Amino acid sequence: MEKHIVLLPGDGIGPEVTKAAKNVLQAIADRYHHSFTFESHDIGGAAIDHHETPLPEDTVKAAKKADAIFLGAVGGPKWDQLPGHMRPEKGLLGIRKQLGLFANLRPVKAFQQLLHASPLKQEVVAASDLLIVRELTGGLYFGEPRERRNNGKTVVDTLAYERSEIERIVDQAFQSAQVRRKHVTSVDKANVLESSRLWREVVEEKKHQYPDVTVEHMLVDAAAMKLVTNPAYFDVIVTENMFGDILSDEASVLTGSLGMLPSASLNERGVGLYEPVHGSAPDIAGQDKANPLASILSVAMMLKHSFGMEEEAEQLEAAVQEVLDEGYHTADIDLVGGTVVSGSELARRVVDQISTSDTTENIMRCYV
Ligand SMILES: NC(=O)c1ccc[n+]([C@@H]2O[C@H](COP(=O)([O-])OP(=O)(O)OC[C@H]3O[C@@H](n4cnc5c(N)ncnc54)[C@H](O)[C@@H]3O)[C@@H](O)[C@H]2O)c1
Ligand SMILES: CC(C)[C@H](C(=O)O)[C@@H](O)C(=O)O
Ligand SMILES: [Mg+2]
Repeated sequence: MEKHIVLLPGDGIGPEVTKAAKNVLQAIADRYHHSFTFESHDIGGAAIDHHETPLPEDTVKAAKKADAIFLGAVGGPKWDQLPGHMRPEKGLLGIRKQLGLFANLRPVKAFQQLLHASPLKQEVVAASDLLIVRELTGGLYFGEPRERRNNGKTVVDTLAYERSEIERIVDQAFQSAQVRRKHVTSVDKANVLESSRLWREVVEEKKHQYPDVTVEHMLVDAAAMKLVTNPAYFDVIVTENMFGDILSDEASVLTGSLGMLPSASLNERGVGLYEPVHGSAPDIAGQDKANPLASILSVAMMLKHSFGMEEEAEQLEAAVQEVLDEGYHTADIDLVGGTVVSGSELARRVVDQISTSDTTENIMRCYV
């Protein structure tokens, strides 16, 4: 199969983890006789430095033509003082909006080898296997007006949703649940927010189309607590943009590190942008310490969701499993024992594993 992939490395550790993702994609192409071509474009701070905008038109054009997009991370202290519309993060928000990437899938499942790496009790972590379906192109992130008034003494952000925007993300959640354990928890703040009350109404209506799936509503504050006390309770969580952002970083604690959490952002045509959930990690950028596994597992999601390459995705996940089983990990993983290696070495080991392993046995993970 021939596939064209646009790479958006971005800032901080973004280029480091993008390199890992590309090397892994190339290893998959070599092993399975696919032809993957790559094209890199600027986004975020790198784009501000080179083109004076966080999202150059060329980047959007290339992304629109790609079979899939991989994004590293954007942002960093260098650009923190810029006005809102010129910040690196605006590039990421802009590409999500322009490509209509409304469905952000963030699977959370700990690898056996890393159960001790979480500060949570091993038995709490072991049974967890959940998917956060985060709405990505609406809510507080995009609502208008957003401005300072009254000589800067008043500020307004707006949480706005069209009913149709809620309907499509709720449909996505039900459909994701149908191929998992068939339970949806819709997370909102309906005791306070009008937008959450409409969200609940939509979920109540939609549930009749999915009689095989059970559904419940949970307030976001209680959900945040339950996520770390009883994560096994959850199958699919569906929630609005900002709640999903916060809950997913919290959920990463189950996996041992934010550096383990992959994501896929899909639009109505099924085009996908794949990115680790973490940011540009300025504190470790340029030191080859970044954990590449969130990015590598995002590649597995790309293979599955954008290219329909189930076997290749499983092979890749098995390679990650194998490298972890051999005890290798980066320094963000807090484990007694094992061997701490650099980000590039960990990625190289995954690549070697893909190239040399001759079995897909023991594949136990499935990101949907
Ligand atoms: N998708 C994105 O591009 C994205 C996501 C989140 C934050 N950001 C941006 O990143 C910048 C830094 O934000 P932050 O520090 O709050 O969040 P962050 O996710 O960059 O880092 C939080 C902590 O996790 C660690 N970490 C993150 N990814 C890691 C990895 N792969 N390996 C090892 N350790 C890792 C960092 O070292 C840091 O201690 C900000 O400018 C923010 O806007 C971008
Ligand atoms: C960088 C920021 C705009 C982004 C978000 O909030 O969506 C990030 O935190 C994420 O989770 O992808
Ligand atoms: Mg985030």
